[in-house]
Amino acid sequence: MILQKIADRTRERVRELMLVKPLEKVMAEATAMDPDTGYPFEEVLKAPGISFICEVKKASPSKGVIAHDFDHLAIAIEYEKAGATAISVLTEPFWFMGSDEYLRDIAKKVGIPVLRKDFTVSSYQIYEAKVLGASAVLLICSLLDEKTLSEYIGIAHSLGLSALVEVHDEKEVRSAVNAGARVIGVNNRDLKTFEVDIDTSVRLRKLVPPGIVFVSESGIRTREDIEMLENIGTDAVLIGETLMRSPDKKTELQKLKGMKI
Ligand SMILES: O=P(O)(O)OC[C@@H](O)[C@@H](O)c1c[nH]c2ccccc12
Repeated sequence: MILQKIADRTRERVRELMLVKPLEKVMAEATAMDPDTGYPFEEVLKAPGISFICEVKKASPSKGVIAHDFDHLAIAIEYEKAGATAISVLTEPFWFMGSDEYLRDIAKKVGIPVLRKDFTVSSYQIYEAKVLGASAVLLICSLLDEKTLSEYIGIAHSLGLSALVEVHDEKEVRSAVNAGARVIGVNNRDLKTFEVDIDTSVRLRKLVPPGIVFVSESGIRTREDIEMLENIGTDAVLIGETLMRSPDKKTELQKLKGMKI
């Protein structure tokens, strides 16, 4: 199964990183930074109207290379100028062709909050995200038992990072809520089969209590998709491919926002 393969390879990646920079060192660097951030990632998503988390993603396991012409910084700057609320940056190197450097560069350059999009399987990656300048980390429910999930959410919060807790079914919503998630993202793509179904967000929306920020992720392509999601009470959408494939990201984002152009 692809998700397990990616998770296993990520564990290996973390082991290799630890040889270069041990956990104690990355922890010390992260905890020396300001924890009193005001959680900008979740705060911006709470603003009235639907928010847009725009993703910087070169490739994916389901689609292969999406953007042959990939200038991570230019893309992030274009997103910000076009009115993105936050930016998601893939750092997984093998299937998504991401890089920690992309995250570091983008977080340094843009004024909006940046999410580290990776397969978090070790607390090491949360401290690392802080050091790289992220405002939030992704925690995928199906990779973490409830106890670990709750521990990782706690670590993120203690560093002033938000945690976007990703779910795909009823059981995972329950465990995200129990674990203390403040931001829940429904992935419309089944990471086991790659099938996309936006109705997953509709089905799971009712199970997420008010007060928790509700994000819909993946497979969002049209203004109609956004209007439907807004109508069911979605706080934010996370969009990758539709924007990454567009030669004019600014116009594409404005179209998705329903602006007259
Ligand atoms: O490119 P899309 O279909 O707009 O999807 C973006 C984002 O939701 C997707 O990249 C994603 C959602 N959850 C993930 C977990 C890991 C890697 C990637 C993802």
